[in-house]
Amino acid sequence: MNPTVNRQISIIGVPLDLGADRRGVDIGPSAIRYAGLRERLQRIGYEIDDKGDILAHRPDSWQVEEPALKYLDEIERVNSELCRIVGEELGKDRFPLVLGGDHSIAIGTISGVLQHKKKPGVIWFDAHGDINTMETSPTGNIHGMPAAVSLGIGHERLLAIGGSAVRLRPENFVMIGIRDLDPGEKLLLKELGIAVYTMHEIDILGMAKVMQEAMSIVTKGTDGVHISFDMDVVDPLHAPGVGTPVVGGLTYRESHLAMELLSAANIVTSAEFVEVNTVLDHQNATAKMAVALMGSLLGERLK
Ligand SMILES: NC(=[NH2+])NCCC[C@H](N)C(=O)O
Ligand SMILES: [Mn+2]
Ligand SMILES: [Mn+2]
Repeated sequence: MNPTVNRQISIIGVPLDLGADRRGVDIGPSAIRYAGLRERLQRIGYEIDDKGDILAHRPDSWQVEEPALKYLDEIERVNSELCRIVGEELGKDRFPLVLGGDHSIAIGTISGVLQHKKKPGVIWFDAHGDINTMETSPTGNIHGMPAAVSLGIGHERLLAIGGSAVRLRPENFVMIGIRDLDPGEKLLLKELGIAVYTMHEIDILGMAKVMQEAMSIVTKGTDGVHISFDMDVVDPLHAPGVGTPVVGGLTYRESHLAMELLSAANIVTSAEFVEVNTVLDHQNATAKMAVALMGSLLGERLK
């Protein structure tokens, strides 16, 4: 293990599925723990504090009051709590490792990061852009909006989480593995000038080169790097247990290579792995894949 990497990890489970508006990712944190996360990280040499789960209250019926911004109340509450805990753990100089849950939890994780870091960089691994607003979203599902919120664009109640006026800077934000963008997302990404490495760029440049460029973007003038990893960035062949699978994703080795290069660069200060859907999974394969990726990100070596 790289000796300068923070040896203390705080695991935070967020079994929230309201942002995806379908069941299954609520069991994600359990599935990831069951796949041997703690033992795996201890073997690398980390001291682990598992903070347990931030529980979400399920509505009595899945009847939606605000169809353009589904389950806003509860998603706001859970993310505020997550923000507080991530901020607290970073304040203790620990590494927050957040387990989803749907990707709306990135709103809480990143606003928590922003309690401590003024200029963090973020690498967003995803098949999707998750940069919709309630105006551009085709679904009203908040898990399609967290990147926009983190950059300061979206509903005022989501923007108010963490009470921080500090936002991510688009010039330190990178997306990798993208292959399914809604029309409004394409416009906004262009407008903000965000570096987007779609599968096309990965095919042409290769993952090593993509990571080299991405890492230079997220370290330029920043005081930390957060990894937001949506398991649907990986090809459904290796990660079938996700709610919104898209063919043509990262191979097993491309995903691991990205994590290994991040580990070698020793720049990552927090991470989240989201969208493991156990109902759709095959024998917990996607949770196992998530744990293996966390191992590579946090210092496991092939030799
Ligand atoms: N975190 C995710 N899996 N997001 C999928 C988003 C899909 C679609 N773009 C939407 O806004 O609804
Ligand atoms: Mn996705
Ligand atoms: Mn996502």
